[in-house]
Amino acid sequence: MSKDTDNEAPPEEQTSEQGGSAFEDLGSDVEPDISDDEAVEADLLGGLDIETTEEIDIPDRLVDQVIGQDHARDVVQKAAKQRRHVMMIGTPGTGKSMLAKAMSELLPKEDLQDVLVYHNPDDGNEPKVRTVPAGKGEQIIEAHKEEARKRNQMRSFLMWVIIAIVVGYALLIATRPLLGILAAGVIYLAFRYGSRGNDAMIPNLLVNHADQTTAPFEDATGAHAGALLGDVRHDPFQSGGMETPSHDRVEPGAIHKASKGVLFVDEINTLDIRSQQKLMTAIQEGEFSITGQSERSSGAMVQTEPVPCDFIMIAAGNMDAMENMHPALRSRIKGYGYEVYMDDTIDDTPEMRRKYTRFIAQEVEKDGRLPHFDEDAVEEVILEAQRRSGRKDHLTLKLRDLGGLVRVAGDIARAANKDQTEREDVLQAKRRSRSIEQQVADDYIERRKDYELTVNQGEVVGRVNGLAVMGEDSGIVLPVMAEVTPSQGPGEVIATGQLKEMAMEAVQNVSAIIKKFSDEDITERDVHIQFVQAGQQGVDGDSASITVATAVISALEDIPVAQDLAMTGSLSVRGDVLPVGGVTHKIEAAAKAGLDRVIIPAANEDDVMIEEEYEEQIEIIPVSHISEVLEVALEGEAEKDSLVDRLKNITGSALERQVGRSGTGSPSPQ
Ligand SMILES: Nc1ncnc2c1ncn2[C@@H]1O[C@H](COP(=O)(O)OP(=O)(O)OP(=O)(O)O)[C@@H](O)[C@H]1O
Repeated sequence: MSKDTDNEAPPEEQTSEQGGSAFEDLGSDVEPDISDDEAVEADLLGGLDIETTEEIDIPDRLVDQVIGQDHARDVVQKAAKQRRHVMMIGTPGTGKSMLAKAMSELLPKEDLQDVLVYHNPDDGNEPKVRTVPAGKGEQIIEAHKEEARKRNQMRSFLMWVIIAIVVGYALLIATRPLLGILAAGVIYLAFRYGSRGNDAMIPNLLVNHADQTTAPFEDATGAHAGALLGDVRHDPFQSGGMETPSHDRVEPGAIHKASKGVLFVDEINTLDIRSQQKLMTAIQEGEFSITGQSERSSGAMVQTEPVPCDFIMIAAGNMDAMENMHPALRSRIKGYGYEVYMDDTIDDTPEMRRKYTRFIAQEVEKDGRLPHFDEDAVEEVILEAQRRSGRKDHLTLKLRDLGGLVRVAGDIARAANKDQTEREDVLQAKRRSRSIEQQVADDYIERRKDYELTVNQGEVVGRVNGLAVMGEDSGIVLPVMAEVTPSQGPGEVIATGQLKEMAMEAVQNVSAIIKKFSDEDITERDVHIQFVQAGQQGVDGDSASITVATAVISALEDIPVAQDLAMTGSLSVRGDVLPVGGVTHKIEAAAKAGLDRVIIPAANEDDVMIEEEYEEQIEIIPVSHISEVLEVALEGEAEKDSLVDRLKNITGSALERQVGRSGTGSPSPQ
């Protein structure tokens, strides 16, 4: 363990550098032949020689099952030792809650305590709180129950003796009404207090850690105040001997159940501000009294003595969560803990591929019903991991989604009574497990076809087939149209189609280029730009800026644009075409819409990982400068050539720089 935390490189990485021992965690039977480096490099399983994933050993500790996220893993191991809080920010499904659970396994279980709540004879509304070592709580309750049972037996015995004497005496001196009433009173009292007796005063075992095999892990994501901080139930019979004593109505919160363990709160910003404030107090004090959360309930009268809540908090979420969380809580975590950003992708190395193979084995074992994957099926999943990363030589770390694919493929194989999951099952699963966005995007493409809205041939002035991403994993063709009209006052750029802030900025940048190059005096013209049928989601990002520029230039110069072409790319104010996100999905969308060619930024060339079926269908044209875009997109040779020359001259220095750098744009993808 010390090796894990003291060294930068995690254990698996260290062993890999020493040679074949990197495979130890994958089981001794599956040692690959790593003498041939090239073969290992080319192999999708990283050199593993297995028939099915069943041959792969899965590490016992959850922390060793985590794929990638080396930094977060290191932090979790360190934080577990030092008892520090951790904030994990990143995309859903990359292993945040898995790491939080893994951390609870690393904490000592010897420190665990049970918490008991007792009736307070001096003040019924302030129950007493006592802690005992884990497992002792149950014994204490048992002892109390046993004592109460004995007392009850004795009391019942005495009660029946008294009843017998009184009834006997009453019968003896016969029909005296006063004695009859007395006998009835004694019987009533005996039943009323005799049977309940001290049962009600048995302590309440609030937190029971008797059966914990590890330190506790409590997921308080989306918890309301009572579930998070504890509550006191309402008592409908608040007096008259029918009431439940207050200590028995106390309920623990996740903060109490997580004491000496891990409290995990995803989407921390969705907790209301008062709960966040109270959470902060709990962190500071290490104990927190329980009171009724509803002001109108009798529980609100009750407040226990402080209950221990000495937990480690793992707060998780995306960037928004961090920005919107209570500043004091954030600074508390920052000051007394670690902040980690989760990776979305990881380098595609043979070692990682072997770990992804193990990931499949892990998911199959976790599910418990799926047939293991054969070699071809594993290859197909790893190919999909490459594709989903959206980056050359990377694998996606959105492993919950990839796990979903594994489960659907396994289910398909199981439904067909197969012993192993095969490549065909994975391919079928890929077709079936389309995200909502993919389904909407496909539906959108179909509808556009119905109405013949997708123009994929011929030439049109001021119309360009742009490309956009919906959600994370689906592209759509989004045409942009431009029109230039005489202006009544100073010329304006008017854009419609629910543009969001970044897209609006992109339009402004494009107009800077147009102003610079155009002979026309556009200060006296209005430029109208329409994102046709942008839909509910609107347009964000600036990846449509080369599309906008082309549409406007075409409209301004009255030169038609080829419609068998789609394009995506961001544009600098000097005309450089800069990289964008989601190129693979965008190209696939263009192919699905029946387009023949697609322009992409040269800097994105390596990120393209389109499905084989589309490779034949579409020509990919990488570009680095707007002049290259126009050269490809515009029709009408003479006008086009003079225009492109003009543009090259004006932004020539930028172009030379680009060519000198062999076509890479800005380092930061948009
Ligand atoms: N890095 C990883 N290594 C191995 N398995 C992973 C990893 N990330 C995710 N998984 C798989 O996906 C499942 C869900 O991941 P997890 O709940 O930890 O994601 P998360 O980041 O907490 O997402 P969310 O924020 O939506 O809760 C895990 O139970 C595990 O099966």
